Amino acid sequence: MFVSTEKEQISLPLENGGESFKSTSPAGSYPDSLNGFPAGTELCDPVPVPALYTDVTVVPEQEKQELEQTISTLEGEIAGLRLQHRSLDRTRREALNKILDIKGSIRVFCRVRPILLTDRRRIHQPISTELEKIVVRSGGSRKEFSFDKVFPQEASQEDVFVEVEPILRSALDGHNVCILAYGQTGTGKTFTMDGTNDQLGIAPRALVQLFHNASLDKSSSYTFSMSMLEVYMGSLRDLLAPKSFSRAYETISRCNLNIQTDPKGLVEIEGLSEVPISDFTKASWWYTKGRRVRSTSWTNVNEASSRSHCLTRITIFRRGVASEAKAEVSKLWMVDLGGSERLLKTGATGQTLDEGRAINLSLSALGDVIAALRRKRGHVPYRNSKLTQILKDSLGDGSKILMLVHVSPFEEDIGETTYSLSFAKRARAVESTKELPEDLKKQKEKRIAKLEEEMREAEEECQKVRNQIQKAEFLLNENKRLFSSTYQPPEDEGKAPASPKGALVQVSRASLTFEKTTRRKFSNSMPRFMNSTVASRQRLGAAEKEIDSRANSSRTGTRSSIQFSGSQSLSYSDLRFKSILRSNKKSRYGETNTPAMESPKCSDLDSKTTSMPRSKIVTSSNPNLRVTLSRHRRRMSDFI
Ligand SMILES: Nc1ncnc2c1ncn2[C@@H]1O[C@H](COP(=O)(O)OP(=O)(O)OP(=O)(O)O)[C@@H](O)[C@H]1O
Repeated sequence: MFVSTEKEQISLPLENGGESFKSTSPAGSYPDSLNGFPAGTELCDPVPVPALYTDVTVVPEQEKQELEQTISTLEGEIAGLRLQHRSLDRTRREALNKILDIKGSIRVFCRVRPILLTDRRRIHQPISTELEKIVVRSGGSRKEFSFDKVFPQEASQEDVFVEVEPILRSALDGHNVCILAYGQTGTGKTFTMDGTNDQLGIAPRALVQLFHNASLDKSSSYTFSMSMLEVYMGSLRDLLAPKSFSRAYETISRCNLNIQTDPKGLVEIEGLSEVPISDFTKASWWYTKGRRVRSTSWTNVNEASSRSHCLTRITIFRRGVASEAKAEVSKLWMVDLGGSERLLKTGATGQTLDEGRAINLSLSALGDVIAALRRKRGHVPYRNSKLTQILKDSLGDGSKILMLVHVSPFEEDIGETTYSLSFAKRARAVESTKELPEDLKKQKEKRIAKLEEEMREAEEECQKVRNQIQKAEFLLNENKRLFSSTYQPPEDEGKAPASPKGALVQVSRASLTFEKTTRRKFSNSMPRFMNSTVASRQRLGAAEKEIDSRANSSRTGTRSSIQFSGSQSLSYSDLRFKSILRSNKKSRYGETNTPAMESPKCSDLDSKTTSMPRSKIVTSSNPNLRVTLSRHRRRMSDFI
């Protein structure tokens, strides 16, 4: 059997009666060599060629121009959609910011630790909670404290995170954010911030959320970096310093980092390691590493007490899509503060006593700063501790502060509980909703509800526009692929390029499948240029049939190859052929329509792949032994 190379028609005799298929190709549309077969080549088998017409009448130049036009239209539409997305996103950000401002830029939550199975204490519980209130009863006295939110003993990590999440959005939106876990030793600060492998805390969830939200934002690009440090006895220790380096210069690199403030008031810590984190896995690895280095020691109250403040900083660089756009930088601080208990209670002496004193001094300085910010006082005493100096640019104007106060459920801790609650009350004293008259409170709630509705609507619109952008990008890529494969064939390929029509069939087919899958979802939000015309529908229908017939005949036929019109032969094992079959079943969009999957979801949080810090290490059962045995106890991480 021969493939005719006659100018007027391509005649393909078939086994079944020698029916031939004619093409109306004009002379010389495609040179013979492009058929993939030299004129007169005899094919191995008598091949029942599928019912394919080769329309080579179209002038390639015209097709090329059409394609170029489509590409440029799509590029224009994408740019327009991006602008629209940015404006909607701005509306959402403004609404969120207003909500947080009305609620108060300093928010205080309270969490009561549950009674654990390992606790062998009296079960009488002096604490009762309501949604925003906690009541402490002791020896006939009753004290009531109001907070923005109170989490009872049974509250889950998820319950806590839901309330924290809006403030994280605010960090991505460009605000500096500080989340502080405060409370007596053993009340669950580390549990809330880090959690365990199966109950992840705020920090790992926040990392997941940041990457997830960043992947959804099509109007900006984000990069993240992480630093971790510890404020221990008034010194700063870099928790992510490279080990070889820190061994040689330990005292310099890890313990005496300098805090600098630039003329704009931005704080920088000289020499502090800052590692880029491109995804959740990397972030989680670094976070785990930093936590292991943290100082821990033993006290009477909690075997694994943290005797320092542990600060994690995520720096967020946000850039608009325009190349000239300058990066906006914001910081998210997550701080696990040292235990706030008063020193007599811990039975501490020697170095442990000094550690406790240092912690108390800095906590008290932090309380002063927050109280001054609350009262909007001119002078804010940042300089009174290293902790407040570090956090200076994230505690001031435009920043959001969230303090989570942790309390024990036990009667014997009532003194510490009252102390912690009083500290927290001072932090939120001035703007407390409780102190507002009832009608003002209602007005405030109404305003918040309205803004929340605005934010929700803007978010929904953003989602629609994101989907449109995705669709348009898909079409753009397909058209570009078609363009380059047709008009810019790779030099080393040595084979004839696929005919534009043939390639168009593939693109159209994929686009069609794509359109089908997405039309149902987004029928109301399709941009005009995506609506198919009668002609395009006909063309796509024909293309679809053509591909189906190829695929069908490939499944039922005995041939070892398919003759593609006017272009080339594809064997069944040929990857290009397989890809056509695949495109018949599944749209490529279906594969790319899940950007969120790139980063783990909250539901995946419990997965074993998430490695969390190991338990802190207990070195001695006697608090004073610690001083005599090892003045500067090294943590296990130092030996790993
Ligand atoms: N909400 C909770 N649910 C279950 N277990 C909890 C909860 N809160 C705390 N725990 C457990 O209580 C113990 C002490 O908690 P954690 O170490 O977090 O306290 P801490 O306040 O960080 O103490 P320190 O100041 O000494 O670091 C841990 O075993 C922790 O797993």
